[in-house]
Amino acid sequence: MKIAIGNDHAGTDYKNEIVTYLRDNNYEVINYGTDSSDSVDYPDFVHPVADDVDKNNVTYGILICGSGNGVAMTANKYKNVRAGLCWTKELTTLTRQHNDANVLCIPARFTSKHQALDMVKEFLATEFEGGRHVKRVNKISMCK
Ligand SMILES: O=C(CO)[C@H](O)[C@H](O)[C@H](O)COP(=O)(O)O
Repeated sequence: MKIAIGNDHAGTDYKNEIVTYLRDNNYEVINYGTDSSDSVDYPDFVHPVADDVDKNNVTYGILICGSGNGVAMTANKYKNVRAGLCWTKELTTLTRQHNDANVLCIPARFTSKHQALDMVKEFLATEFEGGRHVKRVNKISMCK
């Protein structure tokens, strides 16, 4: 499975740990950076990830910033992106089961690295439930 990942300066440490886990477990990872702790603008690192998800070049995206909101807002501008902001394992389960999220947004300043890694594992292991959620998910992109 191919996964695109991007982050700002607040998420670099978390990203490194997540990328190591993913590569050790045979996921193909496209790392769009940043790989530094120097201050950057998160949209510059979100757009390539969201574009890959939008165009189905990858199965999932993972985005990390301080609060998770900036990356989620940016990614959700793309028609085929459903980016879920999660800070617990249960929220991660639900955003896959109910929202069929294809991007996981992690707030590095509000979760531990351990928690972040647990959320990544949960995101990748959880299937969309379908059923009553299908028509709701289809309505998400019906904006004027
Ligand atoms: O954009 C954000 C809020 O959604 C992210 O949390 C950023 O990481 C944060 O704004 C960066 O803040 P900093 O004070 O420039 O480090």
